[in-house]
Amino acid sequence: MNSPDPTAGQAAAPHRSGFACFVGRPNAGKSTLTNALVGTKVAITSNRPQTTRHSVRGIVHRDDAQLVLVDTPGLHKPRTLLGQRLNDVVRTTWAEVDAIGFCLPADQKIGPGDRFIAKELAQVKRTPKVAVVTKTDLADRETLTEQLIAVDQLGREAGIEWAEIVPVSAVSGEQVGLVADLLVPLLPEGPPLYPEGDLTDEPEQVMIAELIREAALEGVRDELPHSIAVVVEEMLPREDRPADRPLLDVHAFLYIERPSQKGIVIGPKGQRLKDVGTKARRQIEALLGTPVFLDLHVKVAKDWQRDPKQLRRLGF
Ligand SMILES: Nc1nc2c(ncn2[C@@H]2O[C@H](COP(=O)(O)OP(=O)(O)OP(=O)(O)O)[C@@H](O)[C@H]2O)c(=O)[nH]1
Repeated sequence: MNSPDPTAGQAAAPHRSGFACFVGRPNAGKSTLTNALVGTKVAITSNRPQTTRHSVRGIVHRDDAQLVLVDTPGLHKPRTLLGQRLNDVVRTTWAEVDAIGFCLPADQKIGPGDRFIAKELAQVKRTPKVAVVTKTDLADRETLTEQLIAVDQLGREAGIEWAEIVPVSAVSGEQVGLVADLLVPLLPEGPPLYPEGDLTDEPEQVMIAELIREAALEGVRDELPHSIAVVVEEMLPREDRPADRPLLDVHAFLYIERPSQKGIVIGPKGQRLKDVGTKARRQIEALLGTPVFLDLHVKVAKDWQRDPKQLRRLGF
């Protein structure tokens, strides 16, 4: 492969395909980086931690490779059964993927949360790990340099040999392509796993439920940190509509833990729930490209975070 003509070398490069996931503490920028790589909004982002509950996949299609990104929930110290189950999902994902990107924000010092994840990561020996220093647009040169050194040091302390350390800004787009370039060689040789044009295989219902949950949490996160779950029960095209004016009926339940939380979610005279519905509906319409009637009901699922039966019903 020592051809003097670089294009000849490229043409001979084998096609690669496989899976990678981004890990990191809540708010580290995993979802935003996934979106930037895939080039469309597939995962739900917010400026508050732990919004990503489901493994949302984004697919990067290139001529030489197909990179399937699995976006896992943030690993955290389990306090409830839900927390425990989420951590199990994360560990299983780590062992199954071909590469892991550990996201560490450039503008925040490495803390106990990062060390906790690093320690856990070190135990997944087989999977190559790339340290991704995110949000570089928020750090000056000096801070960034210090962070790169600290990340190198973190690897040594935890017993991880970084395959690469790469700084990136998903917001400015700087080095986003390089992140893909560094992940691709870690994938096995093989044909594309998904048809070209597929961006995600997340079922639409799960994405819609996440959009509703995000809208419902807006502004009340401090009062209802992890107490809201959304299940889309049914999605049906409205009958008797002219072909050029379709309408999709979406019926969803918003579960809370305690009756006392009902008032917070619904708001005075139901105004809050109405606003949540309007906001979520607009986003669902944008996602599906069709007008939507959103029928949203609030239900109490007592202590659902601790009850295995409820958890299964809600898809965990
Ligand atoms: N300035 C800047 N902000 C970023 C960048 N990447 C992410 N953010 C912001 O950081 C916040 C968290 O980003 P997410 O992508 O939701 O983080 P996450 O790691 O997926 O978070 P969880 O879902 O809670 O685990 C959001 O407000 C993003 O807009 C970046 O490159 N630059």
